[in-house]
Amino acid sequence: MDQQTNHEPAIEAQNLFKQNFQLSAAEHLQQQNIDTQQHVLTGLQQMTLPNSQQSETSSSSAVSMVSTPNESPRLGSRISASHQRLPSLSSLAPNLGSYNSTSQVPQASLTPRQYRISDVDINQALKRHQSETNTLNQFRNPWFNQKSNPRLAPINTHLGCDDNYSPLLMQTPVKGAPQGLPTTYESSTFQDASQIIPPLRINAPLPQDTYNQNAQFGPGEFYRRQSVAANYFSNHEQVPKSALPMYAKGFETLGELQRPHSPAPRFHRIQSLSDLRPVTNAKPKYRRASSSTTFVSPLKALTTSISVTYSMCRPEFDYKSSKNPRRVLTKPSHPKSNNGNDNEDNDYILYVNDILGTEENRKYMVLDLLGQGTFGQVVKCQNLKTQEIVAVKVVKSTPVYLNQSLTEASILEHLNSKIDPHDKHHFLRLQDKFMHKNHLCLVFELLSSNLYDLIRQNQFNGLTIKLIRKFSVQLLDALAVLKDAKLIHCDLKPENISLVSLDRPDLKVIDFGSACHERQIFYTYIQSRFYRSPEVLLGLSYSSSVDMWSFGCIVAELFLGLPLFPGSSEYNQLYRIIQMMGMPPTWMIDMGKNSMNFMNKIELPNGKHTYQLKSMEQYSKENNVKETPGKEYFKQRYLEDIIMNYQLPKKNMTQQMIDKEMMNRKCLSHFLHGILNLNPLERWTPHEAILHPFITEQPFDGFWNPPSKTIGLPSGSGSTSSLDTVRRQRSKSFGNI
Ligand SMILES: Nc1ncnc2c1ncn2[C@@H]1O[C@H](COP(=O)(O)OP(=O)(O)OP(=O)(O)O)[C@@H](O)[C@H]1O
Repeated sequence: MDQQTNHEPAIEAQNLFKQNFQLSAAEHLQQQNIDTQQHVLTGLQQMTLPNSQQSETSSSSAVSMVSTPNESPRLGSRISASHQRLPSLSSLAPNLGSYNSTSQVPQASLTPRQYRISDVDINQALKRHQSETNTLNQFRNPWFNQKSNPRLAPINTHLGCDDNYSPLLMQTPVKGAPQGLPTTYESSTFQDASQIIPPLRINAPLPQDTYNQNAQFGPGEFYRRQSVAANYFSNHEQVPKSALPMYAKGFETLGELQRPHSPAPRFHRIQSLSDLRPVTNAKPKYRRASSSTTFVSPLKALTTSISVTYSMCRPEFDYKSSKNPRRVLTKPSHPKSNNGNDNEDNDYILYVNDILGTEENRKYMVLDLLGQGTFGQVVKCQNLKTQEIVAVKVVKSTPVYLNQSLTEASILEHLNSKIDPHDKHHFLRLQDKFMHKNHLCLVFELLSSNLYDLIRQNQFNGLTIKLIRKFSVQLLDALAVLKDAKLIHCDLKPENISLVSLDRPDLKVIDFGSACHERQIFYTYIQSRFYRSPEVLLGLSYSSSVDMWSFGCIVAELFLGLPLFPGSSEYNQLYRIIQMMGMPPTWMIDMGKNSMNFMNKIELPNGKHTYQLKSMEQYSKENNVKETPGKEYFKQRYLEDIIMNYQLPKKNMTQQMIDKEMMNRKCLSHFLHGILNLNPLERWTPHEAILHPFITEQPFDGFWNPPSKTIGLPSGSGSTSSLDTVRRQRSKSFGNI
């Protein structure tokens, strides 16, 4: 017998399980002493297995889907049957935590029914098996589809995008697109692509390579199984008796477990009024009371109520969450300073369930880490008095970060109370601030994913133009309010723009840690590199127009899924900008403090002068660095060409749809050229940009100028529609490098 010779507990467990379901009815009736508890355990184990292991039991999956109205459709009859003998569960208690290895049982004498496999046996065997076959790492949730995913579905369905195609999943992956490209401040190491496990796309083929090729059900089967389960789950209370599954003659009286092969449920004609009445069990069958005498389902008894179940089985079992090991959230977690509270980076070492704050109304229990930045860590917390869930930024303990974060707090307080008291202009709300063990803690409203997370979830494919428009309107509104208040954010990037929740496309601007007033500019080195404006790179004084530059880069990134100017150094950043957008005006280079680091001055015969970007070799030699051109992510050189040639959002688009898409792209390109103007004095302001046809959705014929500006270009250039020509002229000198 296979099972007798096979010493692998996992396989043996599966065979045992399979065999028991394949026994004849008569045999089943004789086998009353089958330990059904093993089936519960095996069933639960199977549910957590990758498909490769599940396929072994697929023949019995029909059984599992047929359940009595009061049972979970997923666990189905295996669980129901087990509870006919629930008293035997108490015998499980002494075994909990013990390990009965196969070596402890004389192998020769084993038969599938004599061999008792403890839960630990199975777990360990599975772990071993998984690590051997290395399938666990590749495992992707087969139940995932975009519509049912609570994190993504709302964006798809409610973010107000075209119903025909999902905004998040609109593009097929860019060939050779980098996975996990960093967009953070001065980060030079790219993320490990293998760490990104993108969500499955609804219409994408299932990754067959991660599933057992011998499985008896194909990809469609997953969805069929899922929808059956889902429908059943929502309707099961009202299923008329006659609609319950029919069994082959002779098997009607058998228990659920003992039915050899349960056929799929069939529909039945309503024969009497009683068929229409809801069927409810006053005292549900197969359920057991918890210690509080309420009924719990078997599923709950073995999952959320597992500690109650254990204590019922074994009264001396006493679970206390305080005995749980504390999960550390901060890395590195080795204490270095501040009486052992801080690590080497001056970050407070945070643990789950830590309490931040000491005052009665200001106690926050740490739940999870939301993000980590230059200034400190942002953690999800619960206010112990109000139970409200909030985000708390725990700032590093050094005075530099403390002072800068106090500025962040005062700017946010000003914005929240004076500028935007009714919370209409998309700024993060600051609720409270306090000190905890030398760390400033800023309590914010809790937001959801940031835009970088969103792009990453979309496998670095662009979002739809409709969604980009919705985001742009809100950002321009926030930037217009900031400009009127003479405030500069100074660090606008996808990471610093967060969705309020995943069910609607509402945004908030966060992280005012670098923000300043236009009249109090302290720093010349601002903005994250990819989003850094030409005036800051060249070392000119700046104004709120630097935020508009970052905004332009963000909009382009939302469309392309990749940063427009992913510079690997300051030089490379300028190189990329000039290569795509042309040379900055001479006056900017004349005035920039850093200009001569990057440019060569060329005297012209007419007494005037011009500039040329230094070659990589010259710059490397002069600065003792090794500059490289960096990876090119787009085939085309110019922005307009990149946008117009970017992959279409969806396959099989009609010519009419393609024409519309191309018109929208022309409009987007025109919009971006006005915002990504190298000259900050000509760059469109938020008030101007918000009137552009890309935002207003008015018909766009290729020509548009902001009403407040006669023209957003050097005199004589005509209209903004000729931006491309001007840009090409400007970049002539760049071509020589
Ligand atoms: N209110 C919030 N709700 C949810 N998540 C948040 C909130 N505030 C911040 N985060 C998350 O924490 C991350 C870091 O926050 P923040 O940018 O404020 O920190 P920082 O130290 O100033 O970072 P940076 O390095 O960009 O300056 C954000 O990218 C965001 O994902």
